[in-house]
Amino acid sequence: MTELEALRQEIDGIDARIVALLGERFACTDKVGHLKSTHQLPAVDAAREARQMARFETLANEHALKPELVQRLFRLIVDEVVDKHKKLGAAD
Ligand SMILES: O=C(O)C(=O)C[C@]1(C(=O)O)C=C[C@@H](O)C=C1
Repeated sequence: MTELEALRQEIDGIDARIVALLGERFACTDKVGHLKSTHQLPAVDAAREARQMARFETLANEHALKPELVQRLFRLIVDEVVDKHKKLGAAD
């Protein structure tokens, strides 16, 4: 196996783990969506999101990543979560 092939195999393994973790995260946020729907809570919690975004900046810096990249990725994920919460019946 060439070095390139070996690295691509490593990347494929990492990607599979990222997707599995994303599935785990959505399973967890779906439970939050059901709770929000049951208790008529708003889909969005802006204060929680602000704390998360600050934490992503710290985590990104710890892993030598650009904070804006990590925050953009999570913005995409959290926006999808909010859409799902609303479909489950959480308040606007
Ligand atoms: O913690 C919540 O209240 C959630 O609904 C989860 C979550 C997230 O995906 O982390 C999604 C939407 C909220 O605005 C904040 C956070």
